[in-house]
Amino acid sequence: MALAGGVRVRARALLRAGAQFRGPVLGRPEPAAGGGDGTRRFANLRVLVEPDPAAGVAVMKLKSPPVNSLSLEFMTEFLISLEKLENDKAFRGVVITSDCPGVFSAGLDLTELCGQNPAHYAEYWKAVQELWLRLFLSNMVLVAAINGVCPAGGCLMALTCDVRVLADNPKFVIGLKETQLGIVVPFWLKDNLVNTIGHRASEHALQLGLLFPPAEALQVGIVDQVVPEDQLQSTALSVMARWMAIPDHARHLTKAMMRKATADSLIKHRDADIQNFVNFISRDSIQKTLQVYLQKLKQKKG
Ligand SMILES: CCCCC/C=C/C(=O)SCCNC(=O)CCNC(=O)[C@H](O)C(C)(C)COP(=O)(O)OP(=O)(O)OC[C@H]1O[C@@H](n2cnc3c(N)ncnc32)[C@H](O)[C@@H]1OP(=O)(O)O
Repeated sequence: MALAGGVRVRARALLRAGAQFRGPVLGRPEPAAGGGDGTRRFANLRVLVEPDPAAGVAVMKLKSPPVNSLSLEFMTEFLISLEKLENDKAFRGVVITSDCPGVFSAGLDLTELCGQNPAHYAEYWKAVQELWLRLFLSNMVLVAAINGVCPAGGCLMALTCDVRVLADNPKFVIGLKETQLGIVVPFWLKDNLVNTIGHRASEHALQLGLLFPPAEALQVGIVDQVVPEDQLQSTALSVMARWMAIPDHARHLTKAMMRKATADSLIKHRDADIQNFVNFISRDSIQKTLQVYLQKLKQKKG
């Protein structure tokens, strides 16, 4: 699946503006600068990719400090990196994890949702849809190695993966907390959650905006494994090895079959979903709620 028009244009603009991969591009192996270890690390500004072509696996580290919020720039750079891996036959699996201590992703970037104009909201929501679709329909095996708090849009990214492994730290909660902020999850994210934990558990989780700590997250099934923090990366890689042992063609056709109806329901109603989001987010009451929330976050330290 190629990047959608708006995101592609933005990706080109970003690349023109200098968000180039700093290291060697995939398919042209060279030792990492200064490392001499034969790996092919590459990065744009906000995503670090550590490829292991011999294993067919790359680790994508989200590194958009302080909290990996899903800004337009972050999502665009993430999609560029993902597309590079998708287009390189050497790679069949990706582990997604965070380079920001204690935070997997804080979710949608609230500054993109506050005080902007309708055209901006439309562009932003299109990018969120694109991020979800590209991850959800990826041919590659995606394993989320969740090493930090994972609310709302962070959980959106994790839910698209084939497997979620969560580090066992009581601070590392995961879930769709949107109702707590007075906002409603889009239908396709609701469907993604229902497919993962079932209808009844989703009703509770979504209406109450629940954030699950590790033991509860495992019990409800929003994550597949909880492991000690120092074993997260090794567990994610061994889970990946198990999935990589399955013939790729059969596996990804099966994945596509399982996910098609859910993805199609968004693809068929993309424009209406954007319009719905723009109308919703532009409401004075929603703007006020989000602005107060963002202010509270900023004042936390003071
Ligand atoms: C309508 C359709 C909805 C679609 C579904 C998705 C919705 C969403 O994703 S809405 C966003 C939901 N996310 C959150 O509510 C998380 C908010 N953040 C936090 O709870 C915390 O920041 C944290 C637990 C993720 C991390 O805590 P901590 O390490 O203590 O860091 P700070 O709270 O001090 O934050 C540092 C810095 O980052 C700013 N920030 C935090 N989250 C966001 C965000 N989502 N968007 C933009 N900016 C964010 C925070 O304001 C601080 O900024 P400065 O004070 O300027 O440093």
